[in-house]
Amino acid sequence: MEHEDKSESLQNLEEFHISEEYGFVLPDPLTELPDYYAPWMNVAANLPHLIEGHQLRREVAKMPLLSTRYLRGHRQLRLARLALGFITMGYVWQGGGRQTVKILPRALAVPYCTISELLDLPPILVYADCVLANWKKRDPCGPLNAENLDILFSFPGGDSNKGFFLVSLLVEAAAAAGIKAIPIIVNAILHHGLCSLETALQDVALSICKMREAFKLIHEGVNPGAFFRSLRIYLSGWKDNFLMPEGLVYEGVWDSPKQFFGGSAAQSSTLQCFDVLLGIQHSAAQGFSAEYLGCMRDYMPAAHRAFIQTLASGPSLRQFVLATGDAGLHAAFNKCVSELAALRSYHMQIATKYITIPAGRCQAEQQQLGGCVHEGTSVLSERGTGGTGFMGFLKAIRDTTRKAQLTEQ
Ligand SMILES: C[C@@H](C(=O)Nc1ccc(Cl)cc1)[C@H]1[C@@H]2C[C@H](n3cnc4cc(F)c(F)cc43)C[C@@H]21
Repeated sequence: MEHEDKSESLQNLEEFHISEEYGFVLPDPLTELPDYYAPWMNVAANLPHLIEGHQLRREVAKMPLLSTRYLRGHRQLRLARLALGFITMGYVWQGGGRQTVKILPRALAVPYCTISELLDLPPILVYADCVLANWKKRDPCGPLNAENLDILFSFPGGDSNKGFFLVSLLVEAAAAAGIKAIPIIVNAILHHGLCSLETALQDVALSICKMREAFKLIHEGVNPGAFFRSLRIYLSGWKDNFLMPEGLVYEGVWDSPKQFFGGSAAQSSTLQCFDVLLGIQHSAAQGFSAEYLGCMRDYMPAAHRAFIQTLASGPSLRQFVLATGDAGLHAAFNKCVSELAALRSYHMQIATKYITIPAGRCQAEQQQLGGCVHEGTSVLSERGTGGTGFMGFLKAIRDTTRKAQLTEQ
């Protein structure tokens, strides 16, 4: 019965803030806040200009300490968090990682931590901010496609910002059809609906295939140099980062410095939820991948974290398919696994083009010229969208995915 109750609750995706059309993407994010918050929105909207003009520090010093009490509802909180998150990353990394700041001024730190507490998210920019809530349609009645989308905020790095965040968004949107099939799958297991289960698994496999199609848009949308030298720095965190060994002091909030991981694809609920559905467990054996993936769940919206946990505590799809001995189900399950492994292999190819190769060039420059501070500037070079560590992480989860194929009886 325990499984029954928990899994029944999966029937209503709405309660997990998951939409049938958009999956984990925040549908129709707000683009404006009450005028009272203009000091935040004006700085966030001009971040590249202020950073390149070395004016950000001065602008932040002028910023009044605003109250969060005039923020109404989930979408206003998400937009306020998005704006403060971009300003915070810009403020910490404005020197491109050369000279970092150790203290986040109270005018930023106090409201940012208050809002983060309300949303149960860490006070640092996460995937759910800069991908899931950082978009708008040009034509509100138009489709969710690259031509009709734009981002709300950017770092220095030009159009590659838009390419990187929107390609991630389109991959997440392609996952929606697969996520929508999950309650059907759980229901079919509980009621032995073998036919509906096979159809739902085919929907999941097709959705993962479409995610890989969407991912291919990154080649035209993102320049490797701009990503590696600029955007990647601004997504860096202050945990396990030799540039900020203590972390960051959140003035007016905590007396001691705090450490938080930088933005990473591992913060994508989609990336983690298909593993859980297919019973793919990343053991601690592959170094940090299992523990790191676990940590990253705390960097996801609470409702999405709850969905993944509820799914993980439900009946095992893998065991059910094995127990039926049904060849059609067996094939449909293995198709999902092979599509996920192919997506992970593709992710490795992208990381090679956008991280490993530019990092190699950077090191070569380092030998000739006066160093490129970017190498290893942050947890990104270990775990986030970063260097060799990140590649090892992706390879580990890809290899574990491959092993999850059901072998012939
Ligand atoms: C473009 C890339 C990126 O790293 N985006 C990013 C990173 C950090 C931040 Cl802060 C913002 C954006 C990657 C896209 C595809 C996304 N994806 C979602 N579900 C996945 C399942 C998989 F199996 C898989 F391989 C990739 C999967 C992850 C990001």
